[in-house]
Amino acid sequence: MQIRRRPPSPSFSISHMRYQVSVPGSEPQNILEEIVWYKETEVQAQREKLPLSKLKQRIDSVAPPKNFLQALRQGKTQPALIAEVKKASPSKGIIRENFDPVEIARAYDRGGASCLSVLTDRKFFQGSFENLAKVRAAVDLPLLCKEFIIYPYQMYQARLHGADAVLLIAAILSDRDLNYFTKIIRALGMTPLVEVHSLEELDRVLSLDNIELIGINNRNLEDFTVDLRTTEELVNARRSQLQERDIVLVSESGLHTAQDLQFVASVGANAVLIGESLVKKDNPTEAIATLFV
Ligand SMILES: O=C(O)c1ccccc1NCC(=O)[C@H](O)[C@H](O)COP(=O)(O)O
Repeated sequence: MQIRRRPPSPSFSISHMRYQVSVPGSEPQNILEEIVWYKETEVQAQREKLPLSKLKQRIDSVAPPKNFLQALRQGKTQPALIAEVKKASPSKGIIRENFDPVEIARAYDRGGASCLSVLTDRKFFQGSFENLAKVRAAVDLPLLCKEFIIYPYQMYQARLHGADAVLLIAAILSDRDLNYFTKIIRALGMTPLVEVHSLEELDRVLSLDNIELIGINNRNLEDFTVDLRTTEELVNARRSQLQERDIVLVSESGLHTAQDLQFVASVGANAVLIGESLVKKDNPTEAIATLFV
């Protein structure tokens, strides 16, 4: 998938009036582009409020990160569970009305999740960095910051609010940024989880050094279709490389039943990332039990 950065929109003035020109391609072509284009302005505004130099100083007083990768390798369940704290999504709208991130996180902890994922995007997922900090204060599990990372600033924000791991989406980052961002995440003591959806993206990620954790998203973010065979196809295509490098593989999205989990585990997933099917249940602890029978 080709995700473009926002093209500059030229403007011109006639008699003191300023006109914006709408050029072809100046509208986002899919949801990921829309999110990334909005993120550019959102992060710029955040940087103006709290410059990176000040943000970095604040991190010094934050407790050190927990070992996200080790928690997955040791897995409390088979496959290990990363349970997601998410109120809404572009594909599903509001998933849970009475959304209390701390209550949900504690329910996941009781149910046997090895790690948690917390949505921090406000506009499209109704998440926040405040939610991440609240969950951090309430549970001891390693936490993934689920964001649309396009600037280093956001990784420092993640650490400041208690993240132990940060999601990097290969479709929205160049090879150079992927390489640089994984280094920043590690320098901050966290674990990068690099997400792919196609074989081309998987090959880009496998060409990086030190990749230990890869997520295969079963959801096509262009049309929102979900196909668990995405995990199967990509693992089968690069099984020997993945095994030789001892990479932990996470199957993400669209997992609803015990059979779904057994299927992705049988094709090679070491862990699963599950949001909707747990969040929407009144009792997420019980919902986990029904998935791991
Ligand atoms: O889910 C969406 O609508 C979506 C849209 C655009 C970018 C990302 C999106 N989802 C993020 C995820 O990958 C899921 O939150 C995660 O894998 C959990 O999926 P699920 O179990 O299906 O809620």
